[in-house]
Amino acid sequence: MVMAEPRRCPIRIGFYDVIRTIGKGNFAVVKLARHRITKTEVAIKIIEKSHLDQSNLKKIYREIQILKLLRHQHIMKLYQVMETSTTIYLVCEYASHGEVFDFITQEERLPEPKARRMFYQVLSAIEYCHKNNVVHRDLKAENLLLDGNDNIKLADFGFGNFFQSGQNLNTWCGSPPYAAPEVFEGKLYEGPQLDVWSLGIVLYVLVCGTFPFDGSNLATLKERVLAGRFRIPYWMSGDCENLIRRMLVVNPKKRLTINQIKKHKWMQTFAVKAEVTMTKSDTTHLTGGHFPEFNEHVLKLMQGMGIGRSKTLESLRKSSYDHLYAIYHLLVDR
Ligand SMILES: CC1(C)C(=O)N([C@H]2C=Cc3c(O)cccc32)c2nc(Nc3ccccc3)ncc21
Repeated sequence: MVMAEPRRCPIRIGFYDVIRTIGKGNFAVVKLARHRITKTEVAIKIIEKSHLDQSNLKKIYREIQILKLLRHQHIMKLYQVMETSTTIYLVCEYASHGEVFDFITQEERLPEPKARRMFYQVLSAIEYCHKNNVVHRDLKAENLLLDGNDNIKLADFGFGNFFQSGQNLNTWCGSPPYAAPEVFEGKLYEGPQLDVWSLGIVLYVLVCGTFPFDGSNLATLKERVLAGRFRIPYWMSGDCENLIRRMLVVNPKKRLTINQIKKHKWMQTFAVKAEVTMTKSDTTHLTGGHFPEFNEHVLKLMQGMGIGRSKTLESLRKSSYDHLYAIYHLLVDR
């Protein structure tokens, strides 16, 4: 039997050379890949449509719609969408330091200043979502990723949805240790308070390394969540305890709002403000007082590669998420 030739040409998806698999979900595989022209690393979520029923397919298209709407330094960026009759490819930024969850299990728990920096980044991402009428509904340490500078990248809007204040949602979402009492009770809820409860769980997990509510089975967990009682370790600061207690309130109407959390004493330190980073693409380059719509330097670079300026501008203006759109934004963010 002739030995198979070692694969000479790497597996390619569009202009991307696949490097390795970094994650497997129930209907998606995520691959680390590198753009052949810009050499930038990306994470490509590959979804086989044939494995999905109608409702899950709808969730994927809703996730894409949400990712196209949101542009924030602590929310996972979408660069390109490719679709064939069988498969959808979502080209996203690659968070090279992985899950916060793994980070915490390695460190056991975070000192409060470190937890504050991360929590503030998650908070600014969620505040931005709510301002765009989007609720995440699946906030958990596993969905908080870290880039190469340990900055938060909020991922996985699979349970995300649009909300109108006053209009209620009631789908069961998220994972049990992070789920709010009103979700366990199957009550109608308004989106934002649901994310605030999960933020309270996330803050507790960052500082303690364990869950406030746990249980060997769902019934015990539900009982404890509805009772709203949890232990505070002796070494937690009074301010941190106070903030957590005012987020993990059983009655959603009595829970702190995002704005009140931002103003809470525990959140007020100078270091926190300095920490919220602005990525390059967010700071427009001042040129003679007017703010150019697009980055002139990158447009020139692309022209140098033989990519027509008018074609690029058309793709950017239409937010087409095609190859030209991806090359521009990959170069801007590099
Ligand atoms: C496209 C996107 C957003 C995505 O879907 N995933 C998957 C894949 C693994 C995984 C997870 O373990 C937790 C959440 C999301 C995911 C991504 N993972 C990363 N980095 C990473 C790096 C080392 C370990 C885990 C994640 N960057 C971007 C993404």
